[in-house]
Amino acid sequence: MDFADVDRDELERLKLLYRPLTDAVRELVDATIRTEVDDDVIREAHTELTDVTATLRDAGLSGPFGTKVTGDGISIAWGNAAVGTRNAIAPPLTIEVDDDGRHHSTVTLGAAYEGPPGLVHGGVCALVLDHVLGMTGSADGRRLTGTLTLKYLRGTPLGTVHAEARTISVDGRKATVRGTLSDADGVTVEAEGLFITPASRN
Ligand SMILES: CCCCCCCCCCCC(=O)SCCNC(=O)CCNC(=O)[C@H](O)C(C)(C)COP(=O)(O)OP(=O)(O)OC[C@H]1O[C@@H](n2cnc3c(N)ncnc32)[C@H](O)[C@@H]1OP(=O)(O)O
Repeated sequence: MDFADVDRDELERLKLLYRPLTDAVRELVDATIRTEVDDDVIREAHTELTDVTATLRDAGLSGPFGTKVTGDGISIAWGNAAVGTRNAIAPPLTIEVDDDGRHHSTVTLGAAYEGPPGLVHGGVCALVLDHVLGMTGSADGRRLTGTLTLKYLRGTPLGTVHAEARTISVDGRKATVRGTLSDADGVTVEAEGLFITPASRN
């Protein structure tokens, strides 16, 4: 698809088209982890899913989705591991921005994000914080993660979590950002990152 031909209305139509598919795949992942149906039902589901996947592959990109720009200049990253509209692996995060620059996101992390029993995988905590801190540090232009330091204070229970971040300082291409991941009982992970605008585009 040539996204240069896509305007806002068409973009909304496409989101409404793809979101239910992605949500269904996300549900499928959860069901695959938690199902206790009989062996023959598993085999039947496998056959049906293989057929569905083949159908979707009838036409497709030769590589990852990347970032596309619509005719209206809107950047979309539908394959992004944290926020991608078409990525069932993405939780997905929705990030809100306050007037004072605080970025925050509340998201439910279910069985697919488990590390230690009942707890969110440490790498998933890092994914969430990297993205929320990265967006915060990119508020005045695109920056990539140079260094991300995490302090895991206690396990993060699976369920609803809240991430938030603020930019502490900006020094030219470099922005220092701090943030936290929390559950209902308080902070579980503290994060600090240095986000850098690449000298050359990468
Ligand atoms: C609106 C848009 C929304 C966009 C929204 C985007 C949200 C993104 C959220 C997700 C973010 C990601 O996951 S990003 C993906 C993970 N990160 C990456 O893949 C980045 C891989 N690394 C690189 O591309 C590069 O190494 C960079 C960009 C980090 C730095 O390369 P560079 O630009 O050539 O840096 P260079 O000139 O050598 O150094 C510049 C200054 O930074 C320092 N420096 C260089 N690298 C590092 C480093 N890793 N950690 C600390 N400091 C570093 C140097 O000492 C120097 O300090 P001084 O001498 O000036 O004092």
